[in-house]
Amino acid sequence: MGKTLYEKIWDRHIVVEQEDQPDIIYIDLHLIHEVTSPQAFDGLRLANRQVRRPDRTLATMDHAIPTTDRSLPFEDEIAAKQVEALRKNCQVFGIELFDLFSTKQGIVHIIAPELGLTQPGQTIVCGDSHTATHGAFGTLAFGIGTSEVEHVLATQTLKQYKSKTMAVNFNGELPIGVTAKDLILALIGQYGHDFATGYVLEYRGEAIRNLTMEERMTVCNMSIEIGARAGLIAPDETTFKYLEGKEYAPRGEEWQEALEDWRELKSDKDAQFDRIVDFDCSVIEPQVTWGTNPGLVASVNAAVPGPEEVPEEKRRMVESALAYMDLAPGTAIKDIEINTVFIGSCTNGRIQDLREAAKVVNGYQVADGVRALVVPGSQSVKQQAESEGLAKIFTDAGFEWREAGCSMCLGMNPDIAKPGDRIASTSNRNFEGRQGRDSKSHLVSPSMAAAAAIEGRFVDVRQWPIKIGEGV
Ligand SMILES: CC(C)[C@H](C(=O)O)[C@@H](O)C(=O)O
Ligand code: SF4
Repeated sequence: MGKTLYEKIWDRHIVVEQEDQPDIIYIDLHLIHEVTSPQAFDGLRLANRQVRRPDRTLATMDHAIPTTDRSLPFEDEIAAKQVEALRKNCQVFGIELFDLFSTKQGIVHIIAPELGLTQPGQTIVCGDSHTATHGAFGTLAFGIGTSEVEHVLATQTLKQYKSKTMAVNFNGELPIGVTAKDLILALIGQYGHDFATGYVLEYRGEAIRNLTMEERMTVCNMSIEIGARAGLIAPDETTFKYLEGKEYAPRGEEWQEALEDWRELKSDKDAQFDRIVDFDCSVIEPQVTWGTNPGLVASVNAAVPGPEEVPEEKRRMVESALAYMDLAPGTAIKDIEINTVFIGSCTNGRIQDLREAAKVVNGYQVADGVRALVVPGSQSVKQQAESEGLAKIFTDAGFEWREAGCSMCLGMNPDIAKPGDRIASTSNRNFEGRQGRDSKSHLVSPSMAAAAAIEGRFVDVRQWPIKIGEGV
């Protein structure tokens, strides 16, 4: 019987296979950041162990750091300690760190792909749930807990049970003006935020093949928001073109060998998935979440549902989401006014995201009373956006333009939303208090967030007075 892509990668990495016990798999790349690593290093020290493969471990700072002037001392003591600990640990254990002033610093899931560190067929782990982002390259990538971080640091392996597999076929073409973010939100909306619990997903179909690498990363990034362990997309010419020439990608003869190998990385025709889901992309409209998990989402042209419109078992969840979000059933999404806009995060903080947002913003002004932030996902995205003139488009319109980091994606650094703020956000989580205590998050695509900044409320970006597809 044929194998799925997941099974192929798994089999290549088995170190020890055992009946009724987790397998031990080899980890090709271990990414670390300041929040989930300090205790793991403490554990190593206590056990008097070294890092097994410092050359396959890479560190950056992203979650707790400010995105404004970094030459100042941090106001937040915990953040200052986390950053100091990471610096010290990397020095002591010989791990490369992209520190605050490095040109390679950025959100962990943005920098590894853009440097060419993320490659097809690898296993990648990080003490961070959005590690699934790297699955866009046909890489088995998933988040691990701090004790597992310690295990990987010490052994470069991980104990894991094999997951079930699910193929998600995105059939048909995405309509013009509808983005990868809308595609994944629509899927979560239809099936619910926990429907893929215990599965590794493989996204397939025409709509996926047509996506750029950056868009594929947006899709895979949100796999965890459906409950999946990981999300994969088989590598193809788009993947290879993206990787060719990247700093850490193979070169010359090694590149040719890698290509030959990577072309094998696809599910066999007769591979068996535990579940198959078919999703029609041609009917998706721009999406806006209205609730407190990413599955509580609607088309921008729809209205917020009432508890009686959803199945019995979801009623309580919808009632409590509406109460927290301070929304009445039947409110048109387009009537929801926002006072904050956040464009960034590992979901939508890449250069293509900023280009798309800038296309909408160009020549307009942020609405009165709206605070709008653009936070590039990495220093390299920041530099590229500045050289293309995107930063100027944003600042001319009244956006704040920041240094790279997780920023307002989560309330763990100074870019925290105020109680009562209502945010159009390009990030991936809208849980209660996620972006700041009592703040209300609406997840959208970068172009939808940009249009909301200008209008002060949600609009269908397809009716925006620019022609989608025109250059900036
Ligand atoms: C802080 C970190 C552990 C966390 C995660 O695991 O995802 C964060 O990145 C998030 O997005 O909530
Ligand atoms: S940008 Fe947000 S989702 Fe991504 S790693 Fe940072 S906090 Fe987590």
